Amino acid sequence: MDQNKIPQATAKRLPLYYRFLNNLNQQGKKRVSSKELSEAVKVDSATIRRDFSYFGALGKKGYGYNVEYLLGFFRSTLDQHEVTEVALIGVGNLGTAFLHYNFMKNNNIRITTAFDADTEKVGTDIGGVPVYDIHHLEEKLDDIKVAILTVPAVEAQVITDKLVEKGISGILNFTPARISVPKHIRVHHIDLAVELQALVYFLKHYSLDKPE
Ligand SMILES: NC(=O)c1ccc[n+]([C@@H]2O[C@H](COP(=O)([O-])OP(=O)(O)OC[C@H]3O[C@@H](n4cnc5c(N)ncnc54)[C@H](O)[C@@H]3O)[C@@H](O)[C@H]2O)c1
Repeated sequence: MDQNKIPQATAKRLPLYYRFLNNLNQQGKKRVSSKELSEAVKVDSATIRRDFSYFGALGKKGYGYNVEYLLGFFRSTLDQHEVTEVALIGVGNLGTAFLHYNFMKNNNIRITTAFDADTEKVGTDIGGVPVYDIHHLEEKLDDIKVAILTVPAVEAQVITDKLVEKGISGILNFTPARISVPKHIRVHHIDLAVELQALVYFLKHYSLDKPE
């Protein structure tokens, strides 16, 4: 199907569905109801039914969805057949934790190259990933199209400009800096302070019902 027709909000939930269905498949489960899915991924079942209708998976009442069919669809939609290589810029507290985290366990995304400005870190290998000098970004980035930014905020824009020049397509920005990029480049911004603030606000103002 034409992936451009899937709404962005639906597309964002696909990795969530994928991870859960992959676990079910590994347990040998053949079918899953939208209620089960809803409880596991914390998305309401009406939204799940609407999401799934975009890719032609129409669950029958009382029968559920075919796990294998959905997984096959997600694999091709999320490019799970091929490994996506990612570069990480800034091997500090946060960057080091990401290098040690094995993204491949759940999906085919792998950090293959890291960069830092600190000569103590350059030339080392962290979690199996080589750390290169940021001054060698141009040569070492190769064809990598996705970068994670974990440098100090003041460095974020300069590095972003270099990544853009080198042809990056997407940046996952963990710095608090609001970086500017040309329109064709996608930036996803993860601000833990904002997320935490939102959680505390929701806890205060939108309390969830306790089970009986
Ligand atoms: N640590 C956290 O829990 C956390 C949480 C949320 C957001 N952040 C943000 O993530 C970013 C990184 O945080 P951290 O705690 O890992 O910081 P850190 O100081 O431990 O690490 C920053 C790393 O970037 C490197 N660096 C500095 N200038 C560089 C350059 N020009 N090119 C390449 N590398 C360069 C440093 O040598 C260092 O290794 C910050 O912007 C921070 O605000 C951190």
